[in-house]
Amino acid sequence: TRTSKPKRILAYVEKHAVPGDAESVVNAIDAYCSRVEWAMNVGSDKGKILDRVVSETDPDTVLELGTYCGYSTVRIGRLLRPEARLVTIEMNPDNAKIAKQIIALAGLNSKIEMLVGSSSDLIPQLKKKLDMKTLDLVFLDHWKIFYLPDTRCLEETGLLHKGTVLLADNVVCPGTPEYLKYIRNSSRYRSEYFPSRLEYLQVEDGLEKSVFLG
Ligand SMILES: O=C(NC/C=C/[C@H]1OC[C@H](O)[C@@H]1O)c1cc([N+](=O)[O-])cc(O)c1O
Ligand SMILES: [Mg+2]
Repeated sequence: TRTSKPKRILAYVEKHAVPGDAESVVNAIDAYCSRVEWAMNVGSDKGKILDRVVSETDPDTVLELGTYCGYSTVRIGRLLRPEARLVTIEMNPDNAKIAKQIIALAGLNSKIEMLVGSSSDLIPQLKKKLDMKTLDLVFLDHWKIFYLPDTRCLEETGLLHKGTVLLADNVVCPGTPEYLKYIRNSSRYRSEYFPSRLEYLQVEDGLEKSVFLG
């Protein structure tokens, strides 16, 4: 069958990355997407900000919304302690299949669990399904219109604790106006904007870090 962009990314990673070396998987995807074809990975500029927030938070439990090919899943997973857990939710089964292989190649299966389905369906199940007490870090990178409803759902299902960090990609491009308006005006969060560039391009974009205050 015809290839897809995620399949071409996987093929490049299989050829150029070192199995078990998560860093080489990240670098291979960046090399492919900067030289051959653009893809909506968070990329290396915003990725360095993501790295810093993950390291400073040093989370035991992480939720990622929007796996795509698993670039940020691997980028986050490579920084987690062995006993930490990352759950990533992807609604597109074809992308999930590719991401699973990329995560396995990075040697991160023991820390990462992928759920295939819609975030609004799966978030309410997280508490019992994965015995998730609460989340230390949430990385929002799925459909931009879902950032706000999913954040409200995380609040209502008791998955956030005092100090939980929400990190949102693309708050400038493609933009998440409703989410930004809510989170920046809510007394329940302390937010900070990290300016950067859209992946592999010279367009302005950035990450919004919001700490839940309980
Ligand atoms: O739509 C974006 N992300 C959401 C993708 C959502 C779904 O599309 C494919 C995958 O199944 C995922 O669940 C996006 C778009 C751009 N962009 O420049 O268009 C840049 C980014 O970093 C993005 O995360
Ligand atoms: Mg993104």
